Amino acid sequence: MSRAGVPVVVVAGFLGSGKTTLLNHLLREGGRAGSVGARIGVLVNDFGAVNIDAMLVAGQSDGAVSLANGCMCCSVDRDGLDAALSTLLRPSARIDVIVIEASGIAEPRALIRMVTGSDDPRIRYGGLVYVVDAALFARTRHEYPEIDLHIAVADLVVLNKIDLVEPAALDDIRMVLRELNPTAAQISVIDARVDPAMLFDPVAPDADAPDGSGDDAGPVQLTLDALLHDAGRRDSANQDRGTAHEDEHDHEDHHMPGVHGHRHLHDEFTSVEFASTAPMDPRRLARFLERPPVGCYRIKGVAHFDLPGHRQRHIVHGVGGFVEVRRDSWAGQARQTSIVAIGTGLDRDEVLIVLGAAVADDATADDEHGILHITRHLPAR
Ligand SMILES: Nc1nc2c(ncn2[C@@H]2O[C@H](COP(=O)(O)OP(=O)(O)OP(=O)(O)O)[C@@H](O)[C@H]2O)c(=O)[nH]1
Repeated sequence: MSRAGVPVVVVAGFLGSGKTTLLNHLLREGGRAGSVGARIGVLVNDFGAVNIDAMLVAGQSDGAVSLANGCMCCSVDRDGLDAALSTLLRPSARIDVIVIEASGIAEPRALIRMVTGSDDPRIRYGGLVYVVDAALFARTRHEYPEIDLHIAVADLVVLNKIDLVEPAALDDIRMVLRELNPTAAQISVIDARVDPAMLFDPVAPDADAPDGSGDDAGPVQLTLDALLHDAGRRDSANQDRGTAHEDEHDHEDHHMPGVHGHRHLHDEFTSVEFASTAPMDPRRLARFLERPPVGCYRIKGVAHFDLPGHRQRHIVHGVGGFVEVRRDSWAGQARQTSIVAIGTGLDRDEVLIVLGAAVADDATADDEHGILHITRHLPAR
């Protein structure tokens, strides 16, 4: 790979941590005057068969490619990735940087290898950004200790959702993150508001980009060489410490016939997709978000309600018990509800029955306060 190629930055992080929020922030900020002025190509990979993230990534119609249906690190081979990257690299798209948003259960090391293993000389690896949900950090680590190793290979750790956590608890989280990854830059943010210049060089004719080495002196520009060096070093450090990561999935093995893969986050997770062109009943949909079926960790999607004053596109999120709803315009898209539920041991029939029962009926129009159950989840921040 040439140092002069288009950098490919991988954004990873557990389910619901804020990756799409970060991507949207970069798309909004990255190309703004006075900002890095970069034209960003995005490659979005969702775990479910319906690529909700692609729907939620703002604008840039020539610069987005989605790889739906399965976690990219196992369902997309290098040829598939090269083909997707090629689409973004066509000269007419004039892309300065490519950001890959991985699914919330992808193996970051596998993604790194996919990008560094690409034969396309037009790209170079631009580093791994790992987004951490501050509110659910302890719980996620407890249930999925493998995320420690994900954090360990990051170049930039984005501690997101700090509005949901007390300052003292935040200090503890930062300390744990520092122990897990002593060399990565670490920043704490709300709504994934990261300065795009931390992820990629400003686009300027005389840009004299610093070649930061990822030390802990503060946030630095990501570099390929430092990352590859560090990733190897951190892996061996973890082996030396005899940590609980022995069963970390080895992606190369996973793809080799006859070689058994190890535990991998997405071996445990399943997704259920629901779609309907009929409007939804807000009270019943809210109940589904607030009290999701057993095993359901993540719900996301778009919903439509046929109620006066509420016909916008409603973007619904559930992450480990937190619910949020945002609204925007359908922007010419057909009104359709598309919801994905992701979890472990999910009962597919139960999810579909509950959501099927949340389709609007005669009672919906008479339930004048029903929509409040949705609008109360609009963010105050
Ligand atoms: N309170 C709070 N909520 C946030 C913050 N950042 C993101 N969220 C919300 O967290 C939810 C999940 O955010 P996403 O950006 O979709 O997360 P994701 O990592 O892309 O999710 P997956 O792709 O499903 O893994 C949404 O409701 C966001 O609005 C934050 O800083 N504070």
